[in-house]
Amino acid sequence: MAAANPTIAFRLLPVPASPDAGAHPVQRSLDTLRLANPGLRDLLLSLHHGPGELALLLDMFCVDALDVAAELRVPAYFFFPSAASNLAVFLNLPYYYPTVPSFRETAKDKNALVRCYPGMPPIRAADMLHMVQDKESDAARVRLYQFRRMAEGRGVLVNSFDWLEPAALKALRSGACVPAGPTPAVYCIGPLVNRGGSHGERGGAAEKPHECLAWLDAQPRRSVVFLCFGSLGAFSSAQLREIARGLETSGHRFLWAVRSPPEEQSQFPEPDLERLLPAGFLERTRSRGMVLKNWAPQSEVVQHEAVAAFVTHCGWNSTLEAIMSGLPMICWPLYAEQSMNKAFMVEEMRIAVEMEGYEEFVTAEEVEAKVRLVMETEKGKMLRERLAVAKEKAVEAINEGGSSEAAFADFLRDFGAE
Ligand SMILES: O=c1ccn([C@@H]2O[C@H](COP(=O)(O)OP(=O)(O)O[C@H]3O[C@H](CO)[C@@H](O)[C@H](O)[C@H]3O)[C@@H](O)[C@H]2O)c(=O)[nH]1
Repeated sequence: MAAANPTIAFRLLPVPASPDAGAHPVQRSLDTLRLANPGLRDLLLSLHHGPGELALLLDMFCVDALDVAAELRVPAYFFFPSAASNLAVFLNLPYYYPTVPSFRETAKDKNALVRCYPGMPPIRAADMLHMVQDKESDAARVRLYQFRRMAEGRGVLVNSFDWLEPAALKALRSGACVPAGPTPAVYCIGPLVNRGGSHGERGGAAEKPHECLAWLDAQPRRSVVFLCFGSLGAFSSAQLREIARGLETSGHRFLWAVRSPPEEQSQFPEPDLERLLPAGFLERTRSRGMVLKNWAPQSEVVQHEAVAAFVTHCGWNSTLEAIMSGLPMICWPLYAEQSMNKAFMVEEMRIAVEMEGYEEFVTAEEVEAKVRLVMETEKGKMLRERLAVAKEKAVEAINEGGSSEAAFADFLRDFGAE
């Protein structure tokens, strides 16, 4: 990485081991990162700089580095790698939380709704970030601490673009999310996505294009459904068989990245497809389907003209990659903030439909129905048209004079680099 980016210097800060090995993992991350503060302080002091030449851009788990920034009077910003809508929810949560019972209680009623942030229609309680659903939990306490501190930053750079999330940005920029204020400045500078080659296996850039790209070259334009579930997404063997049946009965072409079920991963890091998928499935679908083990060269696949739809876990990078390719999505959220992303993608951004049953078990009939909906129906056509507009707006945003380019220039001006 350092070799590919000669203008970037990487310095590793000494980090002592976290003091409380029994604490919640997020608490441990925050504690450990706080222990890096003296090293960060020394590093910043060693950098000889004039006014406006130095700023801290922090990962959202490095909230306690704000103390070093305050002491040395260095402006501190956060980079937020998910949707602005989630930022609005998170910054507002410390204020909203005391006024409601825990979401877990509310979510016992499947249809219960909770407000996300001021001015926004409610979403299902069950779709809220799982870690904060139980108010009394250690996880919720540490996340609330983190969100409260994030609001102390001077600004937040968000990997999104203005056109996509007007309601959240209005709420954030009006100050409604952090009523005790001030709200940090919000700069939407995205989509920042990998548009280059990523072929080969995860972690290594092989010279030769991945075999699935040659396979895609041989498929008709806009005919293939792509299924891929991020860095970690994995299903039970029963769910894998159900997906396979749904794909088979849909009759559509598909490219599917499959992992071993979670409980098998240490024993079988490479999935045994013959055993996991229905008997004869691979043979029967050979002419119109391809199953990959573990990893797909996703950034290239989504840009390929043979691909027509994307079944995704709603990781934000995957979502942005799909938008940049004008690709309609079928949401199958799995963990983290993905079900919140799903809610915003379906209801607010209108760039996706949802796979019903994703919280527990999705039937083959549902897989077939959603694939057909996107590939064959008027609703699918409208979704495709919406994505064509979203792609155009995303490209416009990062091009010269676009909103994201302007936001980045504003950020540089704000801390005095320009
Ligand atoms: O087979 C694969 C799987 C993934 N990818 C790439 O890996 C990235 C995956 O990123 P993302 O879609 O954001 O998923 P996660 O890795 O699961 O991301 C974590 O980080 C995201 C950003 O904060 C959150 O939105 C997610 O919920 C969280 O799980 C993307 O660039 C994909 O193109 C591949 O190239 N091939």
